[in-house]
Amino acid sequence: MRAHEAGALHGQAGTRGPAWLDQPDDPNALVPQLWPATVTKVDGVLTAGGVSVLDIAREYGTPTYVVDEQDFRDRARAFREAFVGWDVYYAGKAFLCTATARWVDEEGLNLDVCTAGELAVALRAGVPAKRIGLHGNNKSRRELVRALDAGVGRIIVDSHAEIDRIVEVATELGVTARVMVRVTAGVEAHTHEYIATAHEDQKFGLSITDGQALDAVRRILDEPSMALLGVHSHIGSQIFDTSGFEVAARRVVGLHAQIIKEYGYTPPELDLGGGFGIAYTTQDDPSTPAQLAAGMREIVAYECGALGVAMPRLSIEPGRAIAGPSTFTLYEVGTVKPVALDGGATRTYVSVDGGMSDNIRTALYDADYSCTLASRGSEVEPTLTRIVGKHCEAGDIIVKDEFLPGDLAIADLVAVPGTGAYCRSMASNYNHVPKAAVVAVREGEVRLMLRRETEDEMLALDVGY
Ligand SMILES: Cc1ncc(COP(=O)(O)O)c(C=O)c1O
Ligand SMILES: N[C@@H](CCCC[NH3+])C(=O)O
Repeated sequence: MRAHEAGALHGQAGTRGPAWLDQPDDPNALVPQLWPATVTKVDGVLTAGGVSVLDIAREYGTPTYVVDEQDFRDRARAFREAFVGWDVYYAGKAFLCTATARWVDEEGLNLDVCTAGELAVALRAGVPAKRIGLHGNNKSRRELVRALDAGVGRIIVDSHAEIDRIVEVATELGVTARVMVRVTAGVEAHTHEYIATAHEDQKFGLSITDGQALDAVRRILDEPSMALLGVHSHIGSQIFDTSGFEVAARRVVGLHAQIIKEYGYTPPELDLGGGFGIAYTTQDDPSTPAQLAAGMREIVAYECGALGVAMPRLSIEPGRAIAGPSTFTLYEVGTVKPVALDGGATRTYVSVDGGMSDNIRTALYDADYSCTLASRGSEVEPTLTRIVGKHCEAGDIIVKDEFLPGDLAIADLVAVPGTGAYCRSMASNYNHVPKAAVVAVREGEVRLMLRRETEDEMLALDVGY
């Protein structure tokens, strides 16, 4: 368990926060492991890729997601290099636009998409269809037609109904569908219950335990319009305890060997999914790609050896670990409100110009984030602060607890790191708030990746009645 999961509160001078959150000696200082590689403070002002956040806010407004392109590319490359000989699929659901699709392609990664929309982005970015994998527990016929017509390299089958659908579409198109079977490895991954996917009682995959996975394999092997690449396991997301990956790897290698023994067919591939955790606060201590690779290699090699089968071609699908740490969200402060708590403590509520529409993770998963005053330095004593959004919802919290300078004021900029994954990609228009812009910074230049949505664009959907 990570320390902050204990969730205890403790008293500070006039404030109250979780036990794990220490009052920093210098609230202006950045905790390096929480920030993209090129982020630093220059005279108190946050800069990324050599660009000041003051310039970004002036030119692009707030809230804006700021992506450190070099950091993103370096993380992608680190996975490719650590998992040399394996295929690394970037899980586009973390954050996909044509720029990130192009970056991962240029860095030698493949791409995992899970809807026709994500597929459209990947194809528009020029990612070769052969290097795209299609996921999803309810792929529509239309999505399958698009994927098979485009010639995607693999489709990860999630149900028996989907096998029927693929057979129909592949037969009509006269193509062979290259498929993997998503299996439920029966692992209780240590993460939030909403993002654990390998225990039996959830919607993804076919169970190894009750034999459905093996039945699906049998059906696929009997189907002339399908080619079985292998089995696929993804145990969940934001996972630190590598034992979950190890147990899952053991079980899927076991199934792989069973397919060889029972059906006399050797699947050429095996996918162990993504889910590698990142640091959102000082309490998180993620493994490096090299550590993950070493552990996973060892376990797969050992299991294959023990079962007397050759190592298949292996693949993984990291999303968050590539996109998450590369990005921070820049907000402008609109109101500052001290709120008295029971027992005489106070908490300062700072409202910013975004919220759960650009980062739903705190509300959805009770996620923890950190932040910093980005537009200036301050010598004022830090105070326990909660960063909240502008939505009509008491749970519209972005950062539950952080020590920020006590003189934080209207028009200051604050930056929240670790927002590159599952923030813009899960953004909504709640309260008719337009979706925020995304910019890339690199070597002193800012490039717009996704422009800010406009009110007119939102209103264009409202065709009247
Ligand atoms: C099938 C599959 N692969 C890969 C991922 C990527 O997970 P993460 O972003 O945690 O690496 C997900 C999301 O959980 C997923 O569902
Ligand atoms: N969206 C989740 C993770 C689910 C990943 C997709 N299967 C998050 O923000 O942590």
